[in-house]
Amino acid sequence: MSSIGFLGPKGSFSEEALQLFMSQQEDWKENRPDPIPFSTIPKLLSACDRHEIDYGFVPLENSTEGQVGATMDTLGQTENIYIFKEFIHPIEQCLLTPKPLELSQIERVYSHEQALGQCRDFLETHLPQAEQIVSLSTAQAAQKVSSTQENWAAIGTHRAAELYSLHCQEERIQDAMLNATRFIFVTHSLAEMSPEMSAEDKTSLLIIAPNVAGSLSQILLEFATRNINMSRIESRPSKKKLGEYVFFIDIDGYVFSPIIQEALWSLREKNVSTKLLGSYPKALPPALTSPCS
Ligand SMILES: O=C(O)C(=O)Cc1ccccc1
Repeated sequence: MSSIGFLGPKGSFSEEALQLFMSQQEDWKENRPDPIPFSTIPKLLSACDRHEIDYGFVPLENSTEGQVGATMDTLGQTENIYIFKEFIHPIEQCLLTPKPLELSQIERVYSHEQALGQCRDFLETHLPQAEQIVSLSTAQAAQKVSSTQENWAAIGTHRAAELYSLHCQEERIQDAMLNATRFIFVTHSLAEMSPEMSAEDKTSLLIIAPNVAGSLSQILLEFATRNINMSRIESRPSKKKLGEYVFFIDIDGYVFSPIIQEALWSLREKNVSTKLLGSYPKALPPALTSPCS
């Protein structure tokens, strides 16, 4: 049986999204991969890079809180990880407590940094007295809070409340009602990449722009002059030197299309280092049903 890593333990948003993603994969109707929980995203992606698991499923960005740095940095550092699908999942945050409490009684709130960020206004307004403590995942936060009778809370999924016998004190506490996370499905083999274009593909690239005047605009011109739409550009520190960055770029189109190949050749000729992160069908917009309703 094949295996797929997710940020655990059970009851995380990653697990919630993964279950939905797997149920929609026609190829897996008979034989689903075995979901394996990991405590951190770098551990998960490195295990996939070393072929210890077949696939990985990790959050990449959120509509409110932005990039998931751990995913982007590890994609940049691993050698054999390719994105071959993306999945957009709506996120509804719940405030979970070991027992019913007044909000003013809550002394600490545990959660993943993404979840704390997505609920920043709620926390400032309704829990100004509570200390915020970052956990490895929302489900790990729920586990922590369930092991105590203290006046502590976790922010996480509805399912975590059921799994860890917590009380769902407040629902939909995220600041933006339309709060969605883009997850990516990765593997360690380029061979998994579809040999054909789908109706609408995108290509993700990591680009190291030389630190000289105009270098980024020269790179972007290679796409613009060929009418290739760029749907996303993010930078991350190179981790080698202060002020040095790598760029994560998404462009519309399939990597083996002549026009994209031409742009990539042109970048190579200009000594711009590019790494292919994947070329895959664009995700459909998220389903309108919510896990909390
Ligand atoms: O901590 C989790 O539950 C995760 O899966 C990471 C995360 C946190 C918040 C929104 C989406 C993913």
